[in-house]
Amino acid sequence: MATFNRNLQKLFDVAQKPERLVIGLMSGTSLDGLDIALCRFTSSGFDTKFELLHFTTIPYPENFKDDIRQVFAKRQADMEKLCLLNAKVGTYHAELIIQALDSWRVDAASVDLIASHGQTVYHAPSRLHGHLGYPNATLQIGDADHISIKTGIITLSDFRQKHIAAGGEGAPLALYGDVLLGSKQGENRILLNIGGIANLTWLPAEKSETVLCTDIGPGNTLIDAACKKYFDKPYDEDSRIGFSGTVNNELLSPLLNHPFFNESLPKTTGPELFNLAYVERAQEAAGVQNIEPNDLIATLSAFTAKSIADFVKQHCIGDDIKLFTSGGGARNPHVIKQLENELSGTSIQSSDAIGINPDAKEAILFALLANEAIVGEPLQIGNNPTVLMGKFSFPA
Ligand SMILES: Nc1ncnc2c1ncn2[C@@H]1O[C@H](COP(=O)(O)OP(=O)(O)OP(=O)(O)O)[C@@H](O)[C@H]1O
Ligand SMILES: CC(=O)N[C@H]1[C@@H]2OC[C@@H](O2)[C@@H](O)[C@@H]1O[C@H](C)C(=O)O
Repeated sequence: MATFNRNLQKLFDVAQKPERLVIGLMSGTSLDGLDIALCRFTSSGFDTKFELLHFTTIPYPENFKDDIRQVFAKRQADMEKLCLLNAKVGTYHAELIIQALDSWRVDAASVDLIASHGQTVYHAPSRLHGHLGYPNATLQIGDADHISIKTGIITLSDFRQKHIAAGGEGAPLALYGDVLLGSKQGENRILLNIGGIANLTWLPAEKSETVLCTDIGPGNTLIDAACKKYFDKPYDEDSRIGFSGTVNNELLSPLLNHPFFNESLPKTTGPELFNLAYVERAQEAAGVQNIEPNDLIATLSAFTAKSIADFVKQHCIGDDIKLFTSGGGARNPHVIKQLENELSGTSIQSSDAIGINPDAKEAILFALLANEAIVGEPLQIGNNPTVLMGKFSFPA
């Protein structure tokens, strides 16, 4: 009888189990920390059932954030630093997983798979990079071999490359999780994630209508960057600064005036476009270089809310729309209040209301993608890439 390599045998066994324990990891554009979600899955595709067993966000120490910032979203960076960070992020994430498992008193041997997003350091859809002859591209670092060796758990990673290879921009992958876990026949739903970048999935009530999933523009990234620059704070906690300022409409106008907002859907973006240089150009165009920092934060929060609201009004057409928020930006009351003002006919609540922990949503997504990669079939959703994603790293 033919024998398998023991890792392939393990994978084969995991695929045949009635339920799987999968750790999903996400470390997004906000560089706030590593989200770790331990999920239990049964079945796959539209039959998927999932339960979030444990979740934590382990904040990154400042020196680790500063290290990543040396290459993050930079067109020019130190190649040695990038190379070292690829290994460093992988080993550090492994340590954080082991720490989380210890704190939950969960034995690593009981975990079937890890799904690691890695740290995005550069996102370059061809619309943004503009180099003829070069495809869409994106780069996530934190090599998963370090994770599988250190934890002893089979690890899937680098999910975005297959999406690009099959014609996508490598994001938003939320599409697949939102359709499987968030859609409800007969209900018009929007799943809005406000992370560093804001994205949403429009799930129309009727299955025959087109599902849409796209990045919208900045979520927290500009608010965070301005908080760091002017207040030496990582973010505008509970909107204390935003509420103390006044929205400057002269500045809001050029902020909203970028071709990205009119480009065809789906589209993706990142801090490569939406950064403080973008804000400074808008300040110059509006002649408000000397705006008070708290007014700037208020205006950047309005920018986030208005760009989301404008998108919803234009693209999500239906009755009794229910919008469910997730991501750290859902904790920014200034942004949410302005969104409620702009979208007065839409019910807005946390994704908790549909059984999805709003802080864990993206980590759950990657766990779900790993479950799909093992036992699912490629999902056809409109013209989106019909692929299973993730590369395999085996322990020794
Ligand atoms: N209490 C709060 N008040 C205001 N803003 C908050 C609060 N808590 C979190 N945030 C915002 O949420 C951000 C973190 O969001 P999140 O963890 O969803 O981002 P991310 O996963 O890095 O982003 P992305 O989805 O773009 O990859 C913080 O940087 C901050 O801007
Ligand atoms: C390249 C990249 O890391 N993109 C992230 C980022 O954070 C939010 C938005 O921009 C989204 O497109 C994506 O992440 C989520 C998890 C996604 O792919 O759905």
